[in-house]
Amino acid sequence: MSLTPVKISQEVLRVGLVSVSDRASAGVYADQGIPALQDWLTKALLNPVVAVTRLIQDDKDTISSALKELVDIEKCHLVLTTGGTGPSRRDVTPEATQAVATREMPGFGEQMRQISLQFVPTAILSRQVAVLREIDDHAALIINLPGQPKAISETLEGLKKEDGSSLVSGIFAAVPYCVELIGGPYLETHEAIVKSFRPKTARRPIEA
Ligand SMILES: Nc1ncnc2c1ncn2[C@@H]1O[C@H](COP(=O)(O)OP(=O)(O)OP(=O)(O)O)[C@@H](O)[C@H]1O
Ligand SMILES: Nc1nc2c(c(=O)[nH]1)N[C@H]1C(S)=C(S)[C@@H](COP(=O)(O)O)O[C@H]1N2
Repeated sequence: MSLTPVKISQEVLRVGLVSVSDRASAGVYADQGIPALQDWLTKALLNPVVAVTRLIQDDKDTISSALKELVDIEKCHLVLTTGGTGPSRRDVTPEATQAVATREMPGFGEQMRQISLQFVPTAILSRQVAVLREIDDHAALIINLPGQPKAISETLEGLKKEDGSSLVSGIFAAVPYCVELIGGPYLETHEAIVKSFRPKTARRPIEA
């Protein structure tokens, strides 16, 4: 049986981008989290992206409400948070994320800490998690990223050698297949930024 060729990259990704920062949300400094997330996704994805953004304070209920709204009402397939993953009292993003989770995806947190250790020894201070939120007719992957704006590309993209080949694989390599498995769009990436992986049986033929 031959698969029907599909036009690549036309399925729309609805993505929620949440910057969790007391100071950026209060206007003490300009938020760099959402722009960094948007820039990276624009660079990395071949699909059209619709982004729904939230800039909020480090408050557990506020974060959980934003996540629920982005998944249940805005129907995002993927939600990326940045900030509030450390050990300070006000860092509660992982707890707020777990509060809306139906299942945990521990591999993402493990891999992000491994990647980040290549950049900073304090990577082990990040308690970042990834979870699924599954409701009746929809599901989303929610991933916590650290608050340092540079941590966004570091963890999503990983670390490359001078010749451009991968030294440590970024976590986004596994995101397209995960999003597909939970019922979201078929995502494709620019291989020079991050090479996404899916088993051969799950790959779609490229249109000639
Ligand atoms: N949204 C942001 N925009 C710009 N820089 C940020 C942002 N969030 C964090 N940073 C920078 O990264 C550092 C670590 O992020 P973290 O999430 O721990 O913030 P924080 O120190 O708790 O402060 P705040 O919540 O007020 O941003 C911050 O101290 C700040 O220098
Ligand atoms: N890739 C990457 N990961 C990183 C960092 C970074 O600069 N780059 N900063 C670390 C630091 S200093 C802390 S305290 C933790 C938690 O950061 P957060 O509270 O901003 O989420 O993330 C860590 N992970």
